Amino acid sequence: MMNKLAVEVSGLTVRRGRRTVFDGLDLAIRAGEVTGVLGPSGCGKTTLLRSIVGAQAARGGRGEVRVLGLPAGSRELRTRVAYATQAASVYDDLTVMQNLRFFARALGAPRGDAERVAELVGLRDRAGQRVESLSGGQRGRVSLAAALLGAPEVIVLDEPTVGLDPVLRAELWDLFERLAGEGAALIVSSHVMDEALRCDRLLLLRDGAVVADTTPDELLETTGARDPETAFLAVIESGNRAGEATRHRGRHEGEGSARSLAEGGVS
Ligand SMILES: Nc1ncnc2c1ncn2[C@@H]1O[C@H](COP(=O)(O)OP(=O)(O)OP(=O)(O)O)[C@@H](O)[C@H]1O
Repeated sequence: MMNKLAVEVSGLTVRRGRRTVFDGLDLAIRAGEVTGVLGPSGCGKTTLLRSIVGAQAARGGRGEVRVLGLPAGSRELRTRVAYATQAASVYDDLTVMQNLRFFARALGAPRGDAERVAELVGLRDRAGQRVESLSGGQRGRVSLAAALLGAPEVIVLDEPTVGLDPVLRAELWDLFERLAGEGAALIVSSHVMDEALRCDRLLLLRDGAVVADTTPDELLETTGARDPETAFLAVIESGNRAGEATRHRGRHEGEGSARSLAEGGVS
């Protein structure tokens, strides 16, 4: 049986500044899976994650985002949806454990939960260290640990593996898989295309549109590419060709070609 839907986005239109980031975006994300949100810099990954957690003001926006059957940002979702942003949102002048205990109390998480999540992200041996003296990668893991407090059902992580070495990255992906196996919806953005292979489902975004809603196997198979980075470029190339006829009504004038995108890194 298909897992139940954790997130349903329909007709979402979001403006940020003078730019229309999404213009009628539709997508669905299931529970019990790791969904990767991938795409080049500026394609709207963070805006999508913010919309899911209810942090994106719908100024001039339309459409609907429902999370666990409720409107995104609903009060009832506060403890059921977790979000770790790109910038570590923890207190520099507190230790790892003081931070985690603080957030655990604020969330009403059970006793011992701070220790549990510190262990999960491999920071038990740093428990007494002040956050200001941690490396960037360790700091990010404190944020991640805080997001895992209280067993949320939807876990939204914006580039959680940035700045981590390959061993730690692999460990975190193991953790994401485990949490999804326990039934959570993991929504993970990344610009590292290799990480696509660790996801159950992939949403490839470009210019605020989903250019592929697929699985890693399907992506490689349909494009005939050997690695996800090449596959992603192939998807964009075919999108460009399909888009030639409709280009005149495109809303992003002067947008980059697939090549300039590649040079900028599929990041
Ligand atoms: N506060 C803002 N005002 C105006 N435009 C914004 C604002 N924040 C984001 N944008 C624009 O919205 C678009 C989507 O941004 P978003 O942060 O969602 O992209 P992203 O895919 O997460 O990028 P990255 O991988 O670089 O973090 C970008 O073109 C960006 O320039």
